[in-house]
Amino acid sequence: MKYALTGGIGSGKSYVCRKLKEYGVEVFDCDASAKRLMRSCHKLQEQLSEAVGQDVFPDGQLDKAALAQFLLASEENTKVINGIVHPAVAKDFRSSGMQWMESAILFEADFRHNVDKVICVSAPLETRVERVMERDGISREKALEWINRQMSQEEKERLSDYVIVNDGTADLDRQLEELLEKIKHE
Ligand SMILES: CC(C)(COP(=O)(O)OP(=O)(O)OC[C@H]1O[C@@H](n2cnc3c(N)ncnc32)[C@H](O)[C@@H]1O)[C@@H](O)C(=O)NCCC(=O)NCCS
Ligand SMILES: Nc1ncnc2c1ncn2[C@@H]1O[C@H](COP(=O)(O)OP(=O)(O)OP(=O)(O)O)[C@@H](O)[C@H]1O
Repeated sequence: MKYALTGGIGSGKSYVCRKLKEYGVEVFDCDASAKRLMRSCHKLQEQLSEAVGQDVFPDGQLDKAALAQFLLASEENTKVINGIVHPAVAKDFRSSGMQWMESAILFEADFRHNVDKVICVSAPLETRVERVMERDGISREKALEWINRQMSQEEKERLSDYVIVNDGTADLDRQLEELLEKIKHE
């Protein structure tokens, strides 16, 4: 069986992944894979430069701010970048042979069919905004821009098989132990 952890930006997926590691569960990180591939794959670099403009790889290095600016400028732009990057990430996951993946945009990226079960990590909107502002040193407006570029948390929860509440007060260890116990019997 293969599993995906999803949830919007700031819900705490990476935090939950670190906890899962304590339980012996290793999770493939789609964000990290996308960055690795954009650094190393010449074909991806060419496609991105063509779509965004040469300034996305000044002197061969990915300019994250330039890519983020292009991505957030319109939904059409997000689709263009996703269409270039996501098939490569999906391939990378399949060839990793790993059982778990973490992706903020599992449904948007059409990654759902790569796994059997989906676990959504959720937190209240305000908590997510504050976490992202603090973690990334960005404004409330910028944090909300990212949130608005993703499917709503309610929709993600509806499409998932399990929900983990990571609001800072609910007991995460208990939820993860229960989840791991449940999926053992699936
Ligand atoms: C724009 C980039 C360079 C910003 O990098 P940075 O290190 O500042 O942020 P990071 O990668 O940690 O992303 C933070 C969060 O933004 C959100 N996000 C990233 N890409 C996307 C996207 N295409 N659509 C919606 N949300 C996204 C996710 O919640 C993600 O976890 C980077 O996010 C990126 O390359 N995105 C495009 C590739 C992609 O779609 N990655 C997502 C996993 S496949
Ligand atoms: N239960 C928690 N208690 C304390 N801090 C938390 C908790 N959950 C998340 N955080 C913190 O909130 C921030 C955002 O969490 P994290 O990076 O795990 O989110 P994410 O869902 O992986 O976001 P992204 O979509 O950007 O990858 C991090 O700095 C993290 O350490």
